[in-house]
Amino acid sequence: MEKSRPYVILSAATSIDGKIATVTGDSKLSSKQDSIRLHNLRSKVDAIIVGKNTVLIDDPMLTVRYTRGKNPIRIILDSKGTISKNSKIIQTSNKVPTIIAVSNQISKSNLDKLKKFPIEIIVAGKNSINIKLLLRKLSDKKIKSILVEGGGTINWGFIKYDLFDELIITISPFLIGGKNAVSLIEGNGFRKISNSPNLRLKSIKRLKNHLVLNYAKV
Ligand SMILES: NC(=O)c1ccc[n+]([C@@H]2O[C@H](COP(=O)([O-])OP(=O)(O)OC[C@H]3O[C@@H](n4cnc5c(N)ncnc54)[C@H](O)[C@@H]3O)[C@@H](O)[C@H]2O)c1
Ligand SMILES: Nc1nc(=O)c(N)c(NC[C@H](O)[C@H](O)[C@H](O)COP(=O)(O)O)[nH]1
Repeated sequence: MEKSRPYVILSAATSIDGKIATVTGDSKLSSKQDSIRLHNLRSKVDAIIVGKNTVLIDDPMLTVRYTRGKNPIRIILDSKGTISKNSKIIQTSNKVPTIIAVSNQISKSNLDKLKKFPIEIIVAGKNSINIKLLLRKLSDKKIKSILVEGGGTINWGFIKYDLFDELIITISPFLIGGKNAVSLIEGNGFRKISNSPNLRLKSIKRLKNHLVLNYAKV
């Protein structure tokens, strides 16, 4: 692991066929028991990262609610700063530390809108977010561990540049299908199996009909 970046865990719940949401964006795949496990993990990391579409579609809180523990810093990758002021993330930014990562693509008016809220804005990248640069900036802020909670586009951003250490995937007992449903990893994907990072299966946990797989990079 490079010293210049925090420890990165990629986390998601998939259907048996590897989708993280249906074509309409319906994504509730975890059971209550699995959500408790997830919230426990949230309480152990310094920050959570999600992509702009996940905020738009799920309107998540990204807090620790199903167990006791501290809330991690919430970080949204939102190049143009288009997050809605009515989103739960913005509405609770006075209670839970929140960072919006933007790029140089952000307009002055969007930047001014964001500045009205008690959030930190980090500029990292020319067009989309330069994840490597962002991780370096987060490391400078003493953020040592990050849980990346999707979606598929963000996941590819981390995997493409080999910017992760662990993968925790819950396989949920559902079949989704559909070529336009969101997969665990979107983007262009690797052209050859040999391009894939090598992963070691660290543990398997069965939560009734859900399977939690924990892989680490070799
Ligand atoms: N089941 C699960 O575990 C799970 C987890 C998270 C999200 N989801 C689902 O996934 C769907 C959203 O996934 P998605 O792939 O459409 O979007 P996403 O949440 O990954 O957001 C992608 C967007 O982030 C922005 N972005 C900025 N910099 C980027 C960079 N360097 N790399 C990539 N993106 C960058 C871009 O605007 C891009 O379109 C939703 O339906 C959500 O419900 C499911
Ligand atoms: N592990 C996991 N299982 C799921 O079934 C699911 N939909 C997500 N999705 C991750 C994404 O980041 C979501 O938006 C938040 O899990 C919702 O977060 P809140 O409960 O609002 O805090 N993650």
